[in-house]
Amino acid sequence: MNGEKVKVAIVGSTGYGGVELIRFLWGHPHAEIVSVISVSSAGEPLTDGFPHLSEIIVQPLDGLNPEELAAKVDVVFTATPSGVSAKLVPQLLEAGLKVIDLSGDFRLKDGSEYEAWYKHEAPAAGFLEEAVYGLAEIYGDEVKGKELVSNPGCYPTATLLGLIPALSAGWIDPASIIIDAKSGVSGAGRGMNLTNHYAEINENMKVYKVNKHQHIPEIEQTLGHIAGEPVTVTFTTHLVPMTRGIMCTMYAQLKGAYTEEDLIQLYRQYYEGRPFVRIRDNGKWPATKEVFGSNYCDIGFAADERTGRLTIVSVIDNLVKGAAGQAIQNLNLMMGWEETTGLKLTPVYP
Ligand SMILES: NC(=O)C1=CN([C@@H]2O[C@H](COP(=O)(O)OP(=O)(O)OC[C@H]3O[C@@H](n4cnc5c(N)ncnc54)[C@H](OP(=O)(O)O)[C@@H]3O)[C@@H](O)[C@H]2O)C=CC1
Ligand SMILES: CC(=O)N[C@@H](CCC(=O)OP(=O)(O)O)C(=O)O
Repeated sequence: MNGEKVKVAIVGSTGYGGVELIRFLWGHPHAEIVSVISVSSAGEPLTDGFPHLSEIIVQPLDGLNPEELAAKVDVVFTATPSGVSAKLVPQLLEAGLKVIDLSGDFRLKDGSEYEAWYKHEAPAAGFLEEAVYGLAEIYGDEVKGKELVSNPGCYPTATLLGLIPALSAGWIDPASIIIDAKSGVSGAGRGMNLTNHYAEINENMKVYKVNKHQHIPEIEQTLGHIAGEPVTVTFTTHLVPMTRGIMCTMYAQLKGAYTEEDLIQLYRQYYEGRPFVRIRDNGKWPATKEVFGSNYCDIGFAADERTGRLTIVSVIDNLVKGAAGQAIQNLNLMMGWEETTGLKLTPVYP
């Protein structure tokens, strides 16, 4: 144990996001996992359910007590369901802890909008304003020194990183955006339900939450901020038979005769110095396997002269850049460390 390391705890450590946080924190040179917390399995060894963590996490799961936690850690990751974070995070902040929340509870600035889409009571007044939206490549400078970072959603991360440079440059019509999004099953979390049952999802594709997905207002909020005017999008999600990965295929009307080469140059300039966004060469498309297990977001384009439409394809690993990896990136930014610390992993291949 190195006394200079920042001490961290994970609430929701028996979920997919929590376990993925352990993977990155275990190899992190400046952070030390002091407490792994479970409400349902407190006192039990984490390795009962996760033998792959044997001799990596040796302490039993702790129960959840914000005051006790504040006495032993500096930063808490809340990888908890929406509705749970809304109530828990204020308690952690009031106990003096810094928090990085992986749920959707602190992403929307308007509490009534949150309640309309999430169907839960919004966090108490003041906390939504206090939270910084941790889309690291866009708002990373605002994360440093903050007490509460709201980690972006998985689909919004892929979507926003794919659309923002073209929108920001005024090259696409904001009213024309359509997002066709696909996710692997781990995006739904570890809780079992019939939709995620092997027999239901294997060799099958399903569309879900059409025009009702809770990520629609999150995407529109940020695109509106970038465009300087309200933006509405058509966003359709699909469940596909794989474990990890998100692919967002996006369409928008171009406002000029821009070529693929123009777009590649624009995007490479926009993301210059941002290590986790990779822009494909002309004619090359990204695939989910090419980011599997890594914090990368890979983006490719085609500009269609015939229709005047731009196609953008953006891929991430939903559990890494879409959740735990970006949360570690935000920890690094919050603490003023090198952004890539603990995250320099190649995608898993094959
Ligand atoms: N899966 C993904 O790809 C992504 C998920 N997210 C978000 O991150 C959060 C975690 O997701 P994920 O790990 O997939 O979810 P899981 O369902 O896999 O895990 C959630 C964990 O939360 C804990 N939990 C449940 N109820 C409570 C409670 N009342 N108090 C404290 N802890 C509770 C449970 O642990 P225990 O019972 O042991 O306490 C459970 O293991 C969610 O808000 C999700 O929407 C965001 C981006 C991507
Ligand atoms: C495949 C699948 O079911 N994915 C989930 C992602 C949920 C999620 O990550 O929730 P928040 O980002 O809102 O916390 C969904 O589409 O609702």
